[in-house]
Amino acid sequence: MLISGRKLLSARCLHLAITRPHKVIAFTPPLSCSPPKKHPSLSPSSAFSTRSTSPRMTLLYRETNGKSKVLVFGAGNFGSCLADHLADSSHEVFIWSRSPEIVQSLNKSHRNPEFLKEHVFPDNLKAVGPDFPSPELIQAMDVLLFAIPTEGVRENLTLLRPRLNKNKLPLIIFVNKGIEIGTHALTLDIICDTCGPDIAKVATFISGPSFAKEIVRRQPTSVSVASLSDEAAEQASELFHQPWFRCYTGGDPIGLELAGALKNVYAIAAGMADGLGYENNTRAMLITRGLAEMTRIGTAYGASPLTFLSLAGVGDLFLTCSSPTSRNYTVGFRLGKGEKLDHIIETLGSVAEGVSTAKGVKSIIDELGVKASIATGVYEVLYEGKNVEERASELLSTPSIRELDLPSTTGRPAQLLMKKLVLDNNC
Ligand SMILES: NC(=O)C1=CN([C@@H]2O[C@H](COP(=O)(O)OP(=O)(O)OC[C@H]3O[C@@H](n4cnc5c(N)ncnc54)[C@H](O)[C@@H]3O)[C@@H](O)[C@H]2O)C=CC1
Ligand SMILES: O=C(CO)COP(=O)(O)O
Repeated sequence: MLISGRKLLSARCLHLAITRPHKVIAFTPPLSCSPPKKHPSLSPSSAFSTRSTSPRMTLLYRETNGKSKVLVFGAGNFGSCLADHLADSSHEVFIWSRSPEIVQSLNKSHRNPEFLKEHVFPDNLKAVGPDFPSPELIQAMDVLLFAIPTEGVRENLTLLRPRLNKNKLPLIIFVNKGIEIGTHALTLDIICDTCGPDIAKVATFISGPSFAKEIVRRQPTSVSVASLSDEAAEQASELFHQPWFRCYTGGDPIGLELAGALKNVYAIAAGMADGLGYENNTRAMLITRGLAEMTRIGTAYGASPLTFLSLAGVGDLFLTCSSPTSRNYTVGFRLGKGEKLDHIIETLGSVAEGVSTAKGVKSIIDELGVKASIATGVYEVLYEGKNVEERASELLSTPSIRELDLPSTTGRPAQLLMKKLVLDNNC
């Protein structure tokens, strides 16, 4: 049993102890008037071990005495915050940025000059770049974590593929929440196209209510972790799980991805409503009807309806629809206040994936023949120049319908994707 070196149950701090089969980790939340607390003495998540995932596929990890070597791609808000979290959990963490200024600043002053500017990153976080990481560095890693917007995933995986050692695959994790614009592809599909089905089958996805700026302040946060490989999901969960960053595993990466992408579109809708001056009842209506729509679209696609009740589903929907910390909510709010989309995007300073995702969602809705009036309304405001206020009035004037209905369609897109991965539907 390992117990944190920090004092348990001191009068000053509230402590939450989480018991796992072989260890107890003590959690000291940040004190309200102090700078963010680091937890250097906490034991890291348990070691990766070499395990087989299926008769056809073996994930190989190095035994590293509880420490994993992790390379994070993308030093924006979320990549930086997750690199911070993993480095603070005693893993050996590298972060790649295309920006020489960010690389230099992280290495010299442990600060990111563009994102999470107030935060001091741990000394054991090493930044690399601006060139794409070398095959040597990539092949020395146990884990590759992609924290770049969906539009950049294909390009980066294309660069990654020839640099991987097929005989020693790392755990590959994705945290982006979006749908690719031109193809309407989920990331699972992009991985299959660029790296092949064997890598896609063990790719792992993390999603859930998790604002970067709260994670670096150790605000207790929980996420969903899903993969077609239970083992990969468990290993990713082991890597990240801490009392202030709790992980829940699942086996529906398609549902998890759709939930993460769709909630951004509804967050834009919720922001628009607030920007127009509507109040709490309206936001609750949008969140609930948005959840019904998300579940309908996801089920028609072939995801499990239950996934939309998860942290990645209603959890993240609730978070992003109700906070100005959300960039997607902010885009909607500013549209509701009458600002132009181009100007909002230019001045936002960070990605709002819901804007591009609204396009892909519209195509998916049309293809599946699913009724999704809120998502359609957001698309029309963003891309057809419809007036926000008029579109909201139109939505409010639609006739009453049955409250809950799941589509009877068969989930063809997911079936096609599974076929591409050469899996049957029981996988
Ligand atoms: N910020 C947050 O709280 C959360 C963000 N996410 C998701 O994580 C993903 C990344 O978001 P953030 O880090 O917040 O965005 P961000 O806008 O703060 O940073 C994005 C980073 O990716 C880099 N990037 C963009 N395109 C790239 C490309 N083609 N190749 C290499 N690097 C590229 C940018 O230079 C920047 O450093 C998004 O899909 C977002 O939805 C998920 C959970 C929470
Ligand atoms: O996904 C997020 C939190 O879970 C971040 O939301 P935004 O991208 O809208 O800021």
